[in-house]
Amino acid sequence: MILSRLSRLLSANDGARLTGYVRWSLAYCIAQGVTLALAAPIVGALLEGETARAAAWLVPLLIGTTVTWQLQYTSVRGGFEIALALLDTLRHRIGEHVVALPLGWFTPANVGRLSVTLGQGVMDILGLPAHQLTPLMRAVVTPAVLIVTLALYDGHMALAAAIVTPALAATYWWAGRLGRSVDSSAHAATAEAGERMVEFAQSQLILRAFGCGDHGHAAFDRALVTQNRAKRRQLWVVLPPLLANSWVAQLSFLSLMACATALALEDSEPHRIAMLVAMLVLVNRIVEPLTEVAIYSAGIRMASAHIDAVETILAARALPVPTVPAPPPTRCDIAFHKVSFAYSPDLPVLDGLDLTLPACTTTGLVGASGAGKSTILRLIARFWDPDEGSIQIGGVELHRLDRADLMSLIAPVFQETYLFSGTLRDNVLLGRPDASEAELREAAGLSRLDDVVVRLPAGWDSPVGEGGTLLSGGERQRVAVARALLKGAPILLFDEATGALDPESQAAVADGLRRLHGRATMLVISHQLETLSHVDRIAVLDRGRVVEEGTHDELVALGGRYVEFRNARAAAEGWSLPTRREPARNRPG
Ligand SMILES: Nc1ncnc2c1ncn2[C@@H]1O[C@H](COP(=O)(O)OP(=O)(O)OP(=O)(O)O)[C@@H](O)[C@H]1O
Repeated sequence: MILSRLSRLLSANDGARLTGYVRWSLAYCIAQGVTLALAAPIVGALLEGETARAAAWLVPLLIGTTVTWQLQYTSVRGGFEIALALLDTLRHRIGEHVVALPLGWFTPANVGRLSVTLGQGVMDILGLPAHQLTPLMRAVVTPAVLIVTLALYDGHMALAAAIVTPALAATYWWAGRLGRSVDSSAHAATAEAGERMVEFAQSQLILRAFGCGDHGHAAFDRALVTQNRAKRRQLWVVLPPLLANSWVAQLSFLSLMACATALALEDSEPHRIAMLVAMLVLVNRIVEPLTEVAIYSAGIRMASAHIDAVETILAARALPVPTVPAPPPTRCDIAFHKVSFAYSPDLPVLDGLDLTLPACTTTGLVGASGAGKSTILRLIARFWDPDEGSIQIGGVELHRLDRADLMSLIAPVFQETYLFSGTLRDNVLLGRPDASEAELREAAGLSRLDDVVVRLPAGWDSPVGEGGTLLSGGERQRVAVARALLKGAPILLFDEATGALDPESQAAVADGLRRLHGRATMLVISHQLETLSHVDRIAVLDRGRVVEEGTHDELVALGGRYVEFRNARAAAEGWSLPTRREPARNRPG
């Protein structure tokens, strides 16, 4: 049930507080029912002209009201405390779980769902104890207590009141069933619309450059239309059970009035009539809360759908963490032993790969596009675990290392450079916040970021913009390289880290990296083979395996895949676009 699901989201301590809150709420609802029931003898006594008796009943009414207030305060306070605990726990639990998930989990659909869950979802869930559960309990328990009280006065009246209970339960069940069927599609449509909106915003440059302005937003449009439809359906579908709930409540009023009239016709003695009128006062307090059941149940159903989403996120399998992590390795050689890996079972990327990167050497990795070079780099950073085989740093399996220890060993530069909104200095210092000014300048010199710093009016304090949009692609790459170098990690991983630089800057950065030779284990992925001519070893990747290994000269002498690859690159680089007068050179076909 909803309470046990809420309890599972909380810590053991807060789970016990939830049980306490529910008990206090129940006590409050019962106390309210009993206190309201005290109105009947007072009204009865007044109608019979027995004011002294009526006044005597005021004392228990006063006590009941005070107790109800106190219990209401305790229960509302308990509900808010649980809501605050949920606010704390949910975002932390989701956040901590998500950072441990493999990178493959971060599909646009999952990211969209995560954003809805962390925003609206968490607020709806904590709204349960803060605003929804107590009123729902009150709408059910208080009338139940009043029906029991009615039974003490008159069995017929109690029966007439209780008769609507199955109908009410049926409308509650009906509303839940209908609602659940539309809620999941509304949630999916909202996540999809969010995803398409981000895609639309990020792809503006491409859409406009290719003149897709008008129909480029078709996917976004469709997602919005689907979301609107789903939301409209969500509103319409719950309407009939809401109306049915209200009708059932009205019906109960009618049946109670009819029952009271029939009883009065049977026996019109003044004392009896006074009692019936007094009971009708209670009847009103039974019917009113019943009409609210469907309203609160809709809120609870929506929160329950968000709990589904939280449970799905928390059920995603995180990368296993060692219970007792191995001590960080003292050497930094990297060894892949018979490693196989696939993003999806039908598309293997690495197939029994063996590769060793000796400590403090530089290895170049080449291979056709899609051969799996970046995948090797990501496996070293443990974005995923291999399906088979082992990857070790200094003889220690990656999965036995504490995540923070592993991250302190490596400094990666990925193909997609992301900069955080802030200044150049902030972005480079991310590599090592406590770096000195001299170390910052050294990293800038090696990555040729110093050229950029000199050129920009505010120098190191120049803003880079959201995602680094105020810098050119080449400038962003220099920041990323400087950031990695500043970290001073013993393993440096470069994935096309200078691909956006002009040849002169590329050569300068390659020269800078050469100066680090012997100080770190480096893996350099590059399609510009000339940047690899001075590395210690080159590994050629083909069909998920290393097919050739050696120095540049050894591989050239071998005349195998490396040479084929180099010739293909050279041929591609020799292409030229045809001018009006001159036909294309070296064009395929
Ligand atoms: N996150 C992912 N999910 C599914 N498949 C992926 C993912 N990343 C890469 N792939 C696929 O895995 C294969 C290897 O990709 P990888 O990026 O490692 O190649 P690469 O050799 O680095 O290519 P390039 O030189 O073009 O950067 C490709 O077929 C690619 O489509």
